[in-house]
Amino acid sequence: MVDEEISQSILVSGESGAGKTESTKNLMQYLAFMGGRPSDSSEGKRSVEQQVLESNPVLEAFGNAKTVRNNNSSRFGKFVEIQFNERGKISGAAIRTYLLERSRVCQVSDPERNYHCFYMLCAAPPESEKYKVGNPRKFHYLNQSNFYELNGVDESQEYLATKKAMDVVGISSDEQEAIFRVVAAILHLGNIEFTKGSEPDSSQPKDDQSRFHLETAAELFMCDKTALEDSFCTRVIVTRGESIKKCLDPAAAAICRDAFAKIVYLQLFDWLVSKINNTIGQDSDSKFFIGVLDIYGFESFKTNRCLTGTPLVSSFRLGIGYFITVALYSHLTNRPYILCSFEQFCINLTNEKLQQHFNQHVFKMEQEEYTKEEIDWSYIQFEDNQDILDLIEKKPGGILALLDEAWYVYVSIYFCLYIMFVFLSTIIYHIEYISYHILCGQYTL
Ligand SMILES: Nc1ncnc2c1ncn2[C@@H]1O[C@H](COP(=O)(O)OP(=O)(O)OP(=O)(O)O)[C@@H](O)[C@H]1O
Repeated sequence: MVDEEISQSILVSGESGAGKTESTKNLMQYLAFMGGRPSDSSEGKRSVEQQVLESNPVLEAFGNAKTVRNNNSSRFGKFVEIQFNERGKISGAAIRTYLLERSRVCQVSDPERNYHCFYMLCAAPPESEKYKVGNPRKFHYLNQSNFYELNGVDESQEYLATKKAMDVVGISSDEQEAIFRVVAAILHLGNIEFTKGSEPDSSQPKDDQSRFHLETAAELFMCDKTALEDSFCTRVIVTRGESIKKCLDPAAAAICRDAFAKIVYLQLFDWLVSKINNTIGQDSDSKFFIGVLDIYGFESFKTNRCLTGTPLVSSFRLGIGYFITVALYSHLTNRPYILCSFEQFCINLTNEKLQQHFNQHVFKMEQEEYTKEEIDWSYIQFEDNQDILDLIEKKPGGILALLDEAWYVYVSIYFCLYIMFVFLSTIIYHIEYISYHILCGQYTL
């Protein structure tokens, strides 16, 4: 990089649990050793590279979870850009994260777990008592799976380690308190159940337990309880000049609650990343950088099983479409898959695309160049995955295009039914209207 004055990037790719995150940490330690400067211990300030390394436990607490393959699986993509000055010394860094798997906040399949931070907080008195959490088995967002403890991991110690790492990356104790308040509030949100309200198609908290969790969540979010309840049980439609409040039935209110929990968690995670970036500091004058991309790993299993559990695929349309997708993908690649979510399917697709990029640059283009220059070269055999990408992505005919088409068909059928309904109700209304007037003697046949 210094000799050629060109920035470089390293892509760390592989199956889930293969060791990408651990390798990334080793890589960064190496870069810190090569390009680091001694920290300014007189001021107690930590160097950029130390801060980047020490931000890992924070990101892992909020972005990692136990999966079938890995007890500490990263559920987000991470690109760390380490910036260097012209002398090859580290001058700044930036961490960018991609697509945190937010469905996990509300939906966990056995034997996986939700994000580590939830279990840490439950095991951390006195905070657990203060925030009215404690036994993870009591919370809907955690008890959908029977897996609570990780072998050899003391969650209360992990909680302390995460707080210590937060200190290092410049998150104040007030901010730490606010972060864990939000984490606890999300757990309470999950326990709010809804039942039919007094008006038709309306909803309200089911019982005293649900009202308790609603009140606690509002207290922790520091917001008005009624406003929070309204945000789940009603929908505001804004038209020109006025806004209309529409009630939601219990099922729709539960979907609203989950959507709220997911978006709050995502905002919290993004806030953490931006806070870490602010503390580390970027160097706008840096000459070049080395980027390290730690992508989420693909999953490949012996037995194929398809759980259409996420809200996206729980609809009939995508449920069927998704099942066909998995079956075809598995058949074509001759790799049996367990895909527990639509998100994991997208992760696998991303990995296939990266593999194709690698094939393209390392095998295809390089070997074409050798052939063109007539260099004596023994051809390297490699497995081209273009057919897999075509199967999924090709337009028209690819699986994603078929899913889109299915969606249009679904919307069109829905629209036609709606028009027919409006048409029929208008006719019925007119028949009733005319009959009424005939009966009243205002019309003669
Ligand atoms: N170099 C290593 N030294 C020690 N342990 C390792 C090493 N590489 C991997 N491991 C072990 O394997 C586990 C999984 O590794 P890691 O989290 O890096 O996988 P990953 O490829 O990033 O997985 P995912 O894609 O699911 O995030 C680690 O928790 C650790 O126990």
